[in-house]
Amino acid sequence: MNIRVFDTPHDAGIYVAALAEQVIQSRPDPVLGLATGSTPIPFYDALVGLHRCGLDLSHVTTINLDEYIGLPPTHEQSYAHFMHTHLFSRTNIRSENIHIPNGMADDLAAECARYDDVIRAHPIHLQILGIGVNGHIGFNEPDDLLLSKTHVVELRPETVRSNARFFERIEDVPRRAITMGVQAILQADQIVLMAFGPEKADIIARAVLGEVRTDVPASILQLHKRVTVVLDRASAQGLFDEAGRLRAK
Ligand SMILES: N[C@@H]1[C@@H](O)[C@H](O)[C@@H](COP(=O)(O)O)O[C@@H]1O
Repeated sequence: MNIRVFDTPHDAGIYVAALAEQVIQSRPDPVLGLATGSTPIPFYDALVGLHRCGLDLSHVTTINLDEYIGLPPTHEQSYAHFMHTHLFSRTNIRSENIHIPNGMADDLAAECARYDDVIRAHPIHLQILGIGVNGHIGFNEPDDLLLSKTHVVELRPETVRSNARFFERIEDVPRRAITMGVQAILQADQIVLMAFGPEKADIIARAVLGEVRTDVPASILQLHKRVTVVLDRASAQGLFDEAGRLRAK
């Protein structure tokens, strides 16, 4: 794993946007795997900045990791709404090239199968990931098993608590979500895992330096050949030894 530690999330976002720009400019059919949460916002802002300076995104396909079940795209906390607010409405990404799981589908099993077809048709060149405080990637929660395909997941109590900051009341946080499985994530050509702030320091150390374990889902990224972990100093704390050297393998 490559580790990059920045002074600020803003600086980190510019770095990740430059990685995305390389992919976008070097391919006729670039596919970006995208994440939600507060962490990737500086990346989206920087990508929008590049677009305003002339970077064309009309040929980019986007595939989002996950969506809450039961929130319509018009709901402010739906991931569809998040993506439109932070990226899609601010660039020339075409609506027909945008893919997000439909958390309102009547037949959720069919929706998961449909989403796997979308992923199969559009292999991901660059996958952006955040990390939950419990190590989840997308909504692949810590468990005895990690599921390879897109699936419906019951959110863990710590995830509901952590995501409650975006809702008025904790009771309003959906308890279920659709998430891409770990196979699609690991099949991406390149992965960028982003994390900022001291509350992510412990889980980053376990994901990067610890054993590969299904109860730390992000640790499975150690098995991928081309992962860059993009941190700020606070989230990187656990990766340094007493002499201030990166302990990372
Ligand atoms: N499903 C998303 C994850 O993809 C994201 O990584 C996580 C962390 O969020 P934040 O970046 O706000 O800490 O939040 C949600 O649970």
